[in-house]
Amino acid sequence: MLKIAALPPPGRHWFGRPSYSKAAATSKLNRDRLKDERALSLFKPHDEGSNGPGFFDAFLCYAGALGFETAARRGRCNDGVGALQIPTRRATQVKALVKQSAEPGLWLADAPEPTIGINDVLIKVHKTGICGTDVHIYNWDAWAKRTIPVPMVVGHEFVGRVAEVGSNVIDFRPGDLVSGEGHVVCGRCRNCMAGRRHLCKDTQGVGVNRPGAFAEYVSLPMTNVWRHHAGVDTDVAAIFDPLGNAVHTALSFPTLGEDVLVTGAGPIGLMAAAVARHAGARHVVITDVNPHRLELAQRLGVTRAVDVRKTRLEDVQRELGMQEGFDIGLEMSGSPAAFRDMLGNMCHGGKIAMLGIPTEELAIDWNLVVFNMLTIKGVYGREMYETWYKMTVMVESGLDILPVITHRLPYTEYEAGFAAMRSGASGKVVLDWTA
Ligand SMILES: NC(=O)C1=CN([C@@H]2O[C@H](COP(=O)(O)OP(=O)(O)OC[C@H]3O[C@@H](n4cnc5c(N)ncnc54)[C@H](O)[C@@H]3O)[C@@H](O)[C@H]2O)C=CC1
Ligand SMILES: CC(=O)[C@H](N)C(=O)O
Ligand SMILES: [Zn+2]
Repeated sequence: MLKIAALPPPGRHWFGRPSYSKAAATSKLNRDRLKDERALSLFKPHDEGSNGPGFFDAFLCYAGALGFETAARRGRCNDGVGALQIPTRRATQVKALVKQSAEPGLWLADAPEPTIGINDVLIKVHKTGICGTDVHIYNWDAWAKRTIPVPMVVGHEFVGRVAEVGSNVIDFRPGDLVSGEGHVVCGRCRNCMAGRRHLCKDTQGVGVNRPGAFAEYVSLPMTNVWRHHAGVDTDVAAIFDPLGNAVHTALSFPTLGEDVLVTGAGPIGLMAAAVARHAGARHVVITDVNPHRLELAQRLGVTRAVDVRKTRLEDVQRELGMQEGFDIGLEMSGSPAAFRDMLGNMCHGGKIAMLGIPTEELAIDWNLVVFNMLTIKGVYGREMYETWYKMTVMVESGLDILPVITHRLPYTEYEAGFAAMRSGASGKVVLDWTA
């Protein structure tokens, strides 16, 4: 049995062991050996500048090595995935949607099959969702120009099955149905070290800063892989990433018995409204300026879907018998006008979670914030992995977001999918990569 000398000091990082063959790793004998080797690997210094775990992850790996396997086996041992890319498959080409040159458009091209390191998981992609972020990349707007390196395989919303795992991965098996957290965190900053990984200061985005999921295969660190529960609808599983944006925002403040205002009935606003309803809100009022999206909102069962070009929120409050304003605001449009509208319709002490990304600087009347004692919380991504847990159990307990998906297309028809997204006459667009 392995003897452990000492727990490594905080701030030191660790390096994984070299690869075993997959066949070897499957025998019990070798699995035990692998476990011991993994524990040993904790005591090797990590390469400078590579993507190692923080003290917290090292502790979990250490606990796993000692036999307290539960946390470690949940896939939190992230020792060096970014730095150590040991190819374990024969390099071939895969079909992928690529930002090939610095101009509007995306190109269906052959890209190198992703390689996996010892802590990575190779996933055969089955379905993907098109995100507003992908549309920004397609359009090659100012944000995309300053953010996306070219060439880049894009996309971050997906579901697929595990094809292959690195030799250090014991929590996932080929065939598992999985999605992936699109934020790959550093594991070393203050927040990562404290377990608050969604607050990482050095987050890398899948399909933004590193190769994405609009491809036949995608490779991710095992710490970014989420296994779905049996029976999940794969269309829903394909959009867990934006559902996670909605859940993270909608559950930022308790909604039970509260009146909730959602500004922006895009796919994420629609899902947030459904989540607020599922989590026990009294009234859920959603606003937009797009009749198609307001109609989708009605189908999802909101209390009122309001076209703010025609109806004032003050009048809606009166019709609903509300006395003092909305208790919770979920900003999902990025529109300055919508945000100002929200600020003017909150109750004293109201709480706002803001996901929408304004495209320009946005001036507000701060008197409303100060004298009405409002709380405004910025929201980015999903909490790792509380949001993923909450999504899973809410879907299991009847949260239905399927009406948000309006288009299902084979990946070869991606141009039609992006056109639908850009037209505004769509909810979520899902591309099928198995066709
Ligand atoms: N913070 C984060 O982690 C993330 C933020 N986002 C942002 O969240 C927002 C929502 O995402 P999606 O639903 O995909 O965006 P979307 O662009 O499809 O939806 C925004 C909706 O707001 C509506 N809108 C425009 N002006 C309005 C107004 N005055 N009042 C009410 N509604 C108005 C639009 O018609 C549209 O339906 C976007 O700003 C997006 O960039 C998206 C993903 C992650
Ligand atoms: C910004 C995005 O598009 C993405 N959904 C995320 O949560 O980071
Ligand atoms: Zn997205």
